[in-house]
Amino acid sequence: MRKPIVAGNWKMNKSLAEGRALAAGIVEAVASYKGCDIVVAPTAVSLAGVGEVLGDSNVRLAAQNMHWAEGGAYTGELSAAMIKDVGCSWVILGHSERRQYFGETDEGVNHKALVALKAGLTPIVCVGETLEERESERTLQKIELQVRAALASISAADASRVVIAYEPIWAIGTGKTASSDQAQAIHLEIRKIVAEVFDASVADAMRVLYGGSVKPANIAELIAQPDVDGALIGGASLKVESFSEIAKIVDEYTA
Ligand SMILES: O=C(CO)COP(=O)(O)O
Repeated sequence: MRKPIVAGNWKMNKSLAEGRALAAGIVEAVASYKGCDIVVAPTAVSLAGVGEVLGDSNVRLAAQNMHWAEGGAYTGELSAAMIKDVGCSWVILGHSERRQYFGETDEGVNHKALVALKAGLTPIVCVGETLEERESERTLQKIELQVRAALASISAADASRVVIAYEPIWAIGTGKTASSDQAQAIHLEIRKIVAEVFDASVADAMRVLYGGSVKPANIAELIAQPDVDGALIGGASLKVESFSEIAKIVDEYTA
């Protein structure tokens, strides 16, 4: 059985002090949960400080992005070794906000995923369609393109360590969640694509998260879907209560 994941993407929120306080609250609230992987992704400048608070708890540290190069003249960027050095074991790649505002491409996301895997990091690769793409029935086309591109040149042995997050762009920060049926349908398609690229066993092992206005009120229905293996959470990850409540529901579901 796939171990579910509850991951919080803090985006560009929280000062160092606020992030450390949030992390401390989460560590305390989720200490007894063993059924799911719990991950938080603070801003780059708070990684080391939040990592210190997480210590050897059951909450893991993720970066929101990284660069594919080992080092050198890439102003403003961080390498895989650098994020590992401050305690990250996970990294979010290709979030739609990075694709939309910072020009990230499918090829770049693939390059980063290959480097992250080589460094021993767990990449969470984000894919998702715009409202316009959904309305013009191009959702599957878009998802297939993004998933195939993200997985290019990845070995079958490494592939099951990749996590895919399906985040419909129209559901991010809008309060509009994809219905659990809509999410399940796309997650199943993602698994079919993974089976085509690799094989059924990789598809069966790969964890596929849903993201987009996930809250304590809708997580139970989402996690009950057979192909939804957890959530990547934005807004609701910024408060101890809502994030730990989501983790509790997922943890209880797996018990
Ligand atoms: O983008 C997201 C997580 O990466 C989702 O954000 P919200 O949960 O705020 O909709």
